[in-house]
Amino acid sequence: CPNQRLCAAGAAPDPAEAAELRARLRSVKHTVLVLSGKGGVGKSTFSALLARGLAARDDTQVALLDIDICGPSVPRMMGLEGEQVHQSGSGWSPVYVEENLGVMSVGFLLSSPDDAVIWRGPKKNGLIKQFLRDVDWGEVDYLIIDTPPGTSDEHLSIVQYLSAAHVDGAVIITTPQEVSLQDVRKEINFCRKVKLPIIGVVENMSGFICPKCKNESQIFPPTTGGAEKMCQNLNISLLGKVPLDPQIGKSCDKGQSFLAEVPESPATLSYRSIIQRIQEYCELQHSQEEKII
Ligand SMILES: Nc1ncnc2c1ncn2[C@@H]1O[C@H](COP(=O)(O)OP(=O)(O)OP(=O)(O)O)[C@@H](O)[C@H]1O
Ligand code: SF4
Repeated sequence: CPNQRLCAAGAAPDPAEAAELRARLRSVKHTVLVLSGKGGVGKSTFSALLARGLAARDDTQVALLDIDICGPSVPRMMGLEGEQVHQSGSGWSPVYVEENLGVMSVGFLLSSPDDAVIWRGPKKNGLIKQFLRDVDWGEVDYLIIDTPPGTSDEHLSIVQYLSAAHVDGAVIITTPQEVSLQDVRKEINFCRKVKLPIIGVVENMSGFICPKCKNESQIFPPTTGGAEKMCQNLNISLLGKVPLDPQIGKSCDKGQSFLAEVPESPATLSYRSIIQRIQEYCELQHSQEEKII
């Protein structure tokens, strides 16, 4: 049933709304949600670098949507702090980092980056719907959606609204500690309940490789086997492990691309391999769908 995901999310389909969203998102080839069980594990950093990594190819058009409504950090990470959203005849225009990389965030609607967004569920859900329905991305190859941590109202809303469109799946970010993995298991259950495919898990802050002697130290030693063991047990792909690298925070705080600034670091190499796996997953899905059609 085309409404399977919507029903699983416990929402009654509104055909007019679904048609509007479907029409808007028809120009998007692949949609990837970035989720995490806990806050602070590097989900927004991953979303920003995934978008930048995909957009490194000039022939790939990328959109990054930040629906972390209460803590939008994407504008700073993309070097777009202070930018405002512009309205055009065809909807809201994204803010462009490069010609082939557009961004939309609640941060662009605030008068100062220090403003607090204290909204209840319905208002947040309304804004998410508006972002999905009203932003004119144009033709894009990848829409990356950075979500808030956990499994809140916003997650249900986005799954509900996106049921009108095609979603390739979710990438779940964790750190190696059991406290983070515990919440990831909840996130995986959520995805399974709402029938959202899981592309795979990324273990971030996974050890530290000394820049001098290349020795690897476990800063957060995994007590239960880390993400690798969890993925084996739950039959989910581990897309890769990204080591701790202080330069990631420095580049993101300056709004620059860590991948371009430090191209040979172990963290960059790991990012590149993860991005390639996500691309391969999405392309495979697309080719399988084409065969069915
Ligand atoms: N591999 C890494 N090595 C070092 N620092 C990292 C790494 N990944 C992320 N960070 C840093 O960790 C901090 C938290 O990252 P980020 O804001 O992306 O987390 P988050 O999961 O999106 O948090 P929240 O959802 O609570 O906003 C940032 O300062 C970021 O620069
Ligand atoms: S890992 Fe080796 S080179 Fe790096 S700080 Fe420690 S002792 Fe020095």
